[in-house]
Amino acid sequence: MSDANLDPRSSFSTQKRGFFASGQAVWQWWQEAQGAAIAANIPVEEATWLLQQSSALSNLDMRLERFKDQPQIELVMPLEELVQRWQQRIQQHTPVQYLAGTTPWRNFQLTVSSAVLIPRPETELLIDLALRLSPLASCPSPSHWTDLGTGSGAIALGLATALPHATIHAVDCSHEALAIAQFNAQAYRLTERIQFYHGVWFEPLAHLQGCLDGMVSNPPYIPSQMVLELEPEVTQHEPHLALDGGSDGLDCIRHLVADAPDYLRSGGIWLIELMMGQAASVVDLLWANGNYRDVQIHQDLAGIERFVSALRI
Ligand SMILES: C[S@@+](CC[C@H](N)C(=O)[O-])C[C@H]1O[C@@H](n2cnc3c(N)ncnc32)[C@H](O)[C@@H]1O
Repeated sequence: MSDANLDPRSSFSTQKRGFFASGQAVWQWWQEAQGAAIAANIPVEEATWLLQQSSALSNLDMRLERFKDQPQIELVMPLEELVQRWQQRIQQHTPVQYLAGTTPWRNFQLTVSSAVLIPRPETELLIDLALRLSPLASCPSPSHWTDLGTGSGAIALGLATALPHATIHAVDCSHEALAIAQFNAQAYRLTERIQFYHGVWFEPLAHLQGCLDGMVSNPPYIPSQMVLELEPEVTQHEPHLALDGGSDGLDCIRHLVADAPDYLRSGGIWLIELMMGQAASVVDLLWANGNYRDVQIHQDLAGIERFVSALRI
């Protein structure tokens, strides 16, 4: 996970706190943590970010290092625990977002655990694409959207906020992931707007056949062999269920192409994230299905073909 996914917004205010250490002790740990990061080839910003998530220290506090002289710094965990977690970052390659239990995503500060994929910055664009490409999104009447493979609930929360008249139906086959997604929906008071289902892709949504205005998904799309070859932060810590898309990476996407026409209403949008090199194959799958029009490829901010959309005929 790169430091591009880190944002200084702190979850300090929402967490249990009441642990104290001297400014000198905290500063000392921070210096050592940065040194260890450099030696282990880990972005030093991650040590700063973890400290900011665990305290009320601002960017300016960190830059001026003025907290060094404070008699007490309030933390969300004992300093010894922070030390231990940083060791996990260095020695076991545990992503810093799991160590902090939180990650920023769009305008949310989401709770995450090793039961869910850490939502990536590029996935944020799915919400903007849904709004821009859906001919139904601007209708002020009640609508139904689904986030298939909701994980932490990131896309569901994003859609619920962007589409004030919509009910979002969020599905995942992992009970642990759904618990995190529900926790995040509660934190943002969105439980009235998002319904959660345990199950396999469209299977729990039989009551919505022909009714969906949109399907948005970031399914597992990495070829099985490649999952094992990714950086240890991903392959050793993120759930393989969230990553592994079968031998060519397209197993889940084939399901979504085949089943969505039964659930989307005419003009309903089909929109997914995928990895570099998959877009052309997914476009072929959509045209071959015969139930889609306006099939399009979209790039992420790095210019990579990252998303495919279509409309139900
Ligand atoms: C790539 S993650 C995406 C998580 C989240 N939507 C995000 O963008 O950060 C894929 C998610 O799909 C779920 N998943 C995998 N296979 C599934 C299936 N057959 N049915 C439903 N969900 C599935 C995983 O548990 C995981 O949460």
